[in-house]
Amino acid sequence: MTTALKLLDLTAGHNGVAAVRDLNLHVEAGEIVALIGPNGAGKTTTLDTIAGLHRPLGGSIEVQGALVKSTRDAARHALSYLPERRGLFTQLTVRENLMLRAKSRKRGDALTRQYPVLAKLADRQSGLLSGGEQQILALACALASEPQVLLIDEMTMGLAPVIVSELMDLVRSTVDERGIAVLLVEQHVAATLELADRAYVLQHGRVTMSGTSAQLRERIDDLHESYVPGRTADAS
Ligand SMILES: Nc1ncnc2c1ncn2[C@@H]1O[C@H](COP(=O)(O)OP(=O)(O)OP(=O)(O)O)[C@@H](O)[C@H]1O
Repeated sequence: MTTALKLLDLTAGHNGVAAVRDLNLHVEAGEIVALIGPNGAGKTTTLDTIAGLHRPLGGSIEVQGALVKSTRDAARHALSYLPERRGLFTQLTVRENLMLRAKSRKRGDALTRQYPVLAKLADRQSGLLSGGEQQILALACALASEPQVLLIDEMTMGLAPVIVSELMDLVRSTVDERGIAVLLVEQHVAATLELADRAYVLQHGRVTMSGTSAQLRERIDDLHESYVPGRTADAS
């Protein structure tokens, strides 16, 4: 089976300065993989670069076995990105936001009905939704283009625990139903390791630990140490 997303020695950064160095990472279809690590570790830079917002400084990105070089590459169309700043058109209604991202108008209506929370709010301006409702809409919009690889940045930031678990359930059920690959960045380490199948710990732009969520939960003390500035966990 072809790997859904593969980073090979990816170096990425801003204005020619590397924030992430020689990153090797893969996500298989049907898998949720988390990128965790302290502030400034390079997590968002990695997602932005995969999504084509920055040109890699080195290395390569493969989607479904195809090398992605420019934003116009067909392989990039298999990707969808849910950025930290939700990316909604706040003046438009819930339905209009979904229809804009859906492959067809008909599909947009069907999508609205697919999410019970959103169906009730279909005609409401999305800027008037609560933070949690906006995030569910943003996730639904990211899925509306029927991606094979979904990138999610800080989906649960600032949200109540009940919404966090609703969003995480939605990601898991979508992955199980559609077999898409998800790479997500999260701050809630324990909750993330419950959701993800595997995780990579990024610190100062390099992977310092990686493994299945079960393996990383067993090393939770090392993991917490890696969040303390100036300390580096052993690579594995
Ligand atoms: N637009 C930018 N221009 C210059 N440097 C940037 C820019 N955005 C981020 N950086 C720097 O790149 C490094 C990695 O930042 P990045 O946002 O990727 O980290 P992060 O792991 O996502 O952090 P956080 O958890 O705080 O969001 C940091 O040193 C940051 O200051």
